[in-house]
Amino acid sequence: MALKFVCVEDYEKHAAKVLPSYALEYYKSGADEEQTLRENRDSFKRWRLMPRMLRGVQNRSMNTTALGFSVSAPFGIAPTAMQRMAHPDGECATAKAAAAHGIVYILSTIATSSIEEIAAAAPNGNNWFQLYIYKDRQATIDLIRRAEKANFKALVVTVDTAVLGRRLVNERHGFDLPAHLKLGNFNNVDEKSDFQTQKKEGSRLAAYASVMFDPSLTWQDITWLKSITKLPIVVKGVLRPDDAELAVQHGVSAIAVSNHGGRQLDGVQATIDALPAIVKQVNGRCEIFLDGGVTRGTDVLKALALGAKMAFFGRPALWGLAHSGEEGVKNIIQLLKTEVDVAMALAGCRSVDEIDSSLVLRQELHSNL
Ligand SMILES: Cc1cc2nc3c(=O)[nH]c(=O)nc-3n(C[C@H](O)[C@H](O)[C@H](O)COP(=O)(O)O)c2cc1C
Ligand SMILES: CCCCCCC(=O)C(=O)O
Repeated sequence: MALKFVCVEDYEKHAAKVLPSYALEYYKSGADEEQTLRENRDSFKRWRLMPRMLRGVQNRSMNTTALGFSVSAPFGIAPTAMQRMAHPDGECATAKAAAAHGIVYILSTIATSSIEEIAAAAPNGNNWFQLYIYKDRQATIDLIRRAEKANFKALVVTVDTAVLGRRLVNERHGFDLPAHLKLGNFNNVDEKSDFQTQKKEGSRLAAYASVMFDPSLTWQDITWLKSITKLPIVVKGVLRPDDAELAVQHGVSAIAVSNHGGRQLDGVQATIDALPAIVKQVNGRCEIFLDGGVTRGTDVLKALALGAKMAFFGRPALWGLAHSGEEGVKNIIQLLKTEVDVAMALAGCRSVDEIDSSLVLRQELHSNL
């Protein structure tokens, strides 16, 4: 009898069997000892739910908005690089699945499909573009102009990647993009800066990042970005309330509380634990998103209860892609929608507005009762 896939972990286990080892290692890995990678998931379990009963939950809706755009669920797909290693249709399949479901899709700068291919594959999608700011500012501006022209609705600027975190397995085995794939957004880069021409030993990713990404970035660069585009700006990778304050002062539309899926600075807090202090500091002045370790409907419920407007997931979409491309990603989205719906019903919430902080309690408090 064919195995039924009933939760994200089932897709994850399947991906571990079917993906080539270079792709699985790249997708799965975290930095250094992978402490933060584990914590992202484990910490969700340390927040306990406090459901309300007898709330007449026969009619429920998880519709909400993100940056003012209507979405069919309070979750979306975080940017992950090089999706064609998981399936030949790569990012186009993921974007189509997100559009079919009416949720946000964020395209990585380091995608194996171009901005224009995404616009063609999912013209009605709520597509956002994740931006790495390059040392070459003209190359950065060109990416932004292409995203604007292709009707992308927001820029998600990643600020936690001054240098690439050390993913030890990629360094040991020498991660490389397979020869038949290219970085979709850089057809015209000069030879020196092309991904394929970086040194072959160790991880080519780290070599590419150190040649191309700009470690001299400061908050001034957010001011610069705001001066050259009208797209809403989301700053991705904030973990401290004082940085959240700076983000607000620099006029961002949203803050994504993220530790890059545990792939950058190992040992940082799980995102669900970093969230409450940032929500308190921001006090409604911009939207707050969270990613890292989201694999369950109850994770989404907890993130919203602690003040996130939206939760995002990265790896689960890759596991769906590895299973069956667009269909697999659609399955993952549907699974999470079902889980969020069940979690809302059982917690006594008819709409996302009814998800509040009284629904969650830290494990320590719970066990002291
Ligand atoms: C394989 C992989 C590639 C990623 N590539 C990018 C990227 O290109 N840009 C970026 O801002 N974040 C990138 N991220 C981080 C994700 O956007 C997100 O923060 C993280 O995956 C969330 O954790 P989760 O995978 O546990 O859901 C990547 C993550 C993974 C796992
Ligand atoms: C190609 C160099 C940088 C890789 C960026 C992708 C990414 O963010 C990741 O986590 O991997």
